Amino acid sequence: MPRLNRAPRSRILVVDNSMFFRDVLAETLRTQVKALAIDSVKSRQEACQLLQEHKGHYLAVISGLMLEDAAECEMLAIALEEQVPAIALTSSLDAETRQKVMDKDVIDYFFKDQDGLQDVVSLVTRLLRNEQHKILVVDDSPTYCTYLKVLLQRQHYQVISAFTGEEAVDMLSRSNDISLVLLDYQLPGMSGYDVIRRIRKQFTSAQLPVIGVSGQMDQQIPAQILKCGANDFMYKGFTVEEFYSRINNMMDLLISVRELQDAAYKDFLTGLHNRQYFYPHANTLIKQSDEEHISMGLAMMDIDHFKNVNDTYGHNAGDEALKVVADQLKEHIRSEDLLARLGGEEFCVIFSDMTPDQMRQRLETIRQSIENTDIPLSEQNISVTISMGLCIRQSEDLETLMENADQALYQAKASGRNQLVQH
Ligand SMILES: Nc1nc2c(ncn2[C@@H]2O[C@H](COP(=O)(O)OP(=O)(O)OP(=O)(O)O)[C@@H](O)[C@H]2O)c(=O)[nH]1
Repeated sequence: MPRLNRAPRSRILVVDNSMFFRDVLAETLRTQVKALAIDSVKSRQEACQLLQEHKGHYLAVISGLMLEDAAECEMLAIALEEQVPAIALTSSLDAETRQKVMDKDVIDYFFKDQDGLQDVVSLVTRLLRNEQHKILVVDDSPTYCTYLKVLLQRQHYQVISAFTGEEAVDMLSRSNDISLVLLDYQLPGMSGYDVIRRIRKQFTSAQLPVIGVSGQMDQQIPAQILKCGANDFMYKGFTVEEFYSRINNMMDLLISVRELQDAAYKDFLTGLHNRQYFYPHANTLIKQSDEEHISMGLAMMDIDHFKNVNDTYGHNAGDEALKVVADQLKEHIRSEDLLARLGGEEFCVIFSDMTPDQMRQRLETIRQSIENTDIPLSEQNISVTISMGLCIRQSEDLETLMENADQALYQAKASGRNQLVQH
């Protein structure tokens, strides 16, 4: 997931002349979106003061259409001028008012009722989430790219653009943090169809969704784009509401798939990868190590006398110990190495591109840090130790590597525990 390179926007400004509605909305946001500070005021004047005071820190302004000291929809326009996305609140919405609201480039509008409240909370949660996602816009028209970029940035997405298919394919091959591609099918050089086919060789539709876009109202185009592997399609004449709905629906789907994958591949207690994740990825690393002549080592690690921890302090204390050990492992093992809890109190790590000395030093640091870390229990603090068996790979397959590391671990246990033995 891409890292933010700026401070996250951490405030929401609610502006409405109904104190009751304002309070209910502010309280709902405070309890359901804990990461945000909520400011709630009744007038344009107070809102403007806060916008200046916390310039650059508002994620959105949520405003009623009518305020005592402002013309209809004026607060929405002010938010836009301040480059803060605006969300409109209304009691009723006829076609004329809807148009006035949409003309202020709001990101959405909601009714002032129970459903509306929940919809606002969902949108705010989504805006926070969007900051973590990067969208690639591919279109040969710089004007159109800029238009899409502005719409997406208003929803706090990170946006990058490419003007040709070749450029898009190159960007995708170099970065692994793009969440969605918006692709014009008509491009100079490599066509949109070819771009989608290339993308699908590298990513499944669940890994990297593509929304095809066309300026031509030809009915054949959507079918062809979808058949090539795009997840969705829209004509360029879309309304802003349609655009946001399609993008957000696709992102919701992507995130649900990622959450399911995470749940399937992560150990619930420690947050480390589990066996299901470990084995295929370990085999990939071995293949890569052979092809690219990268050094590799595998270590099995096992908490000492763990049964005693459970028997003496209880199963919950045992769980706490597992979490503390896992946290130490996470802290000292690089993200490019493969770390997993294989089951019970047994962990495994595969180091790549490190010398045997560096692997031993890293494991020794982990051993010492675990020995010296307190596990806070309700009555007292305890600590545990860990034994380790390391096998530096020559040409062994995964099974043999693990057996060798296990034998070394067995020796570490037999020689008094709390130590590292190399096979
Ligand atoms: N609390 C807790 N205990 C677990 C979990 N998974 C396995 N265990 C316990 O881990 C203990 C493992 O004990 P043993 O395999 O006998 O080994 P040990 O006591 O660590 O002894 P040595 O490995 O020889 O140092 C058993 O008591 C299991 O019940 C878990 O998720 N939580």
